[in-house]
Formats: sequence, structure tokens, C-alpha cells
Amino acid sequence: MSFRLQPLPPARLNRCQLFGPGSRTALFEKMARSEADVINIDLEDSVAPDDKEAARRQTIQAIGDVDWGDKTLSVRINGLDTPFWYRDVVDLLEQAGERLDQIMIPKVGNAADIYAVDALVTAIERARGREKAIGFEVIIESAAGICHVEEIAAASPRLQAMSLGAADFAASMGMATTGIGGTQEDYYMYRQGQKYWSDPWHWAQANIVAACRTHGLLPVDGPFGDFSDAEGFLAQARRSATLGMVGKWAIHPSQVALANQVFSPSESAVTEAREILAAMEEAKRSGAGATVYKGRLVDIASIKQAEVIVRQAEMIQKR
Ligand SMILES: CC(C)(COP(=O)(O)OP(=O)(O)OC[C@H]1O[C@@H](n2cnc3c(N)ncnc32)[C@H](O)[C@@H]1OP(=O)(O)O)[C@@H](O)C(=O)NCCC(=O)NCCSC(=O)C[C@H](O)C(=O)O
Ligand SMILES: [Mg+2]
Repeated sequence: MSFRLQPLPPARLNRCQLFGPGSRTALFEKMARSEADVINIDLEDSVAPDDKEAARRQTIQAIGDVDWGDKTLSVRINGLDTPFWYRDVVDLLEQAGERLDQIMIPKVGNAADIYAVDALVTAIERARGREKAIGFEVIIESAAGICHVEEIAAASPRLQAMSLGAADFAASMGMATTGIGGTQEDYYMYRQGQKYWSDPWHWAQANIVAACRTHGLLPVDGPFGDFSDAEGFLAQARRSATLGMVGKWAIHPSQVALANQVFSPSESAVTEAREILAAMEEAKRSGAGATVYKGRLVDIASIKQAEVIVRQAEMIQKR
């Protein structure tokens, strides 16, 4: 292990981030009543250019008016290549109350993008005497973003989470697909007359997880477009969880329970984790650094794995 310890990510639940357009006010109360841990009101791509101003105004109003409970409340601003983003930031920071937790910055390409938004946010926070520092979450959804993923993860102490945005990512990379996440028909190995499907999102996800874990951010899987395909969503989410991601977006309420199911540890996993911690305590007392649990080796690394599961279970219990 390097002498520099791996920082822990923010200690909060992020199993599901439910999105809704800032232009569809009728959805706000429904989003607030959902079981999602994070709410993302969108001012970016789900809002038509002519509706941007109204969506921004309605979003600011709803941040104060709606009871969001204990959810993390985040607003996705417009991209830095648009004329809308600075006004999103200024109005949100000047007019929305302290209930706003985060802003989500889309299509980030390098650390300077974060620096620019941070400078603006910091100036407004100081000028207005805002008490709570706004957190940032970012979307990696371009070739530049994935190339600079590590410097982006390190770019600001405001950063809490990083998501893969499969749709824009596929477009930026020139991928031959219009699917948003999930298995792609033509991405397969072929052997002896059989097709074996592989995962075209895997390498980008693994890079995001490594950057996030290095800098103490929450790695999150983005949207799965076909909300009528629950099995496809579950398979994608399970792969993401296996790689180390902590949650997934929902672009329709039907996906919330699916994400919560995958990213909550099962009762048996929690029991097993607690038993491993107890077995390792016992081993430590007798001066051993490793022991056998259910016929397999467990050691100091197993303690860290078990602690992640127990910490997650404790946060869920507290909700
Ligand atoms: C996808 C939708 C446009 C579908 O809306 P709708 O046709 O109204 O769906 P249903 O009729 O099936 O809705 C059933 C009930 O659920 C409520 N509903 C719908 N959507 C939501 C929601 N997001 N949150 C809460 N509740 C919702 C309906 O009102 C119905 O309620 P009731 O009548 O009382 O039964 C819509 O779901 C939608 O707009 N989704 C979010 C789209 C969005 O925000 N997209 C942006 C994120 S994805 C992205 O940007 C890509 C990414 O950046 C990348 O590059 O990968
Ligand atoms: Mg996008």
C-alpha cells in the first residue's frame, strides 16, 4: 500500500439517482416521494432550449417548496459549451435556498471545467454568505472526459460523485450504437458457432471506479434507456456493482426499486460480512493475520471488504 491512504467516499446512500426534467413540474412531488436516495432535477438535455428559463425558475421554486425529506438534492446544469450554464449556476446559488445539496456538471472534459464552475460557485457563496458549501457531481460522457478522468476526480474538494453517461459517451466515442447502456447486439466474441456477448461499457466504468476510489468519490452508473426492460437494467446494474459502483440512475420510476435492490447488500451478505469481521477479530487475538472462514481464506483485505458492506447496511438501517 502506498503511504498515501485511500480516502473514504462521502458517507451517504447513493443507490439510485432519480432524474426528472425541470420543465415537468408535475413530477417533482412524485420524485420527492420516491425511494431514490438522490434526486436529480435536470436543466440540461431533457429540457428543450425554449423551456430552459422556465425550467430553471420552476426548479428554484421547487427546491424551496417541495419536501425532499432526507434525500440528496441535485440539479444538473447545462454544459459549459452552452450559453445557459453560468445563469444556471448564478440563479441556483443566489436564489435557491440552502436545501440544494449539489450541482451536477455534465460533459466535463478536464479539470479546468471543474475549476471554472468552482470559481463561480465559490464567489457567489462568499458574496451571499451561503452557509452550506454546494457539492459537485460530474458526468463522464465524452472521449475527453474519460481520457482525463483522474485529473477530473482530483479537481475540487467539492466533488462527491462521478457517473458514466452512456448515451453521450457513445456519441462522443463514435460507438456504433444508439442504445443507452446494457448489452449491445454486435459486441460479441464468436467461437465454434456461438456468440458470447461482452460489455462495451466495462473499460470506461473500471476507469471511473479507479479514479473515484483514488480520490474519495462515489462511482455511479448512469442511465439505462429501455425502461421497459427490467431484466436488462438488473443485469447492467449487477455488473456495475460487481465493478465497485455504488448506484445507478433511474430515468423512470420503475427503475428505482431495481437499483435499490441491486445496490443494497442482502441480509445474508451482511451476516457473512459481520461473521468475517468477528473471525478476523478472533484471529488477531491469537496473533494471526489470516484465518479460514467457511473453508476459504480471509485476511486483512477481507476486513476492508466486509466493512464496506456493514457500513452500507448501517446507512440503510438509519433511513
Ligand atoms: C421517460 C419519461 C419521459 C416517461 O414519462 P411518462 O410518459 O410520463 O411515463 P409513464 O406514463 O410511464 O409514467 C408513469 C407514472 O410515473 C410518473 N413519472 C414518470 N416519470 C417520472 C419521473 N422521472 N419521476 C417520478 N415520476 C415519474 C408519471 O407521472 C406517472 O405517474 P401517474 O400518472 O401518477 O401514475 C419520464 O419518465 C422522464 O421524463 N424521465 C426522465 C428523463 C430525464 O430526466 N432524462 C435525463 C437523464 S438521462 C440523460 O440525460 C442521458 C445522459 O446524460 C447520457 O448521456 O447518458
Ligand atoms: Mg448526457
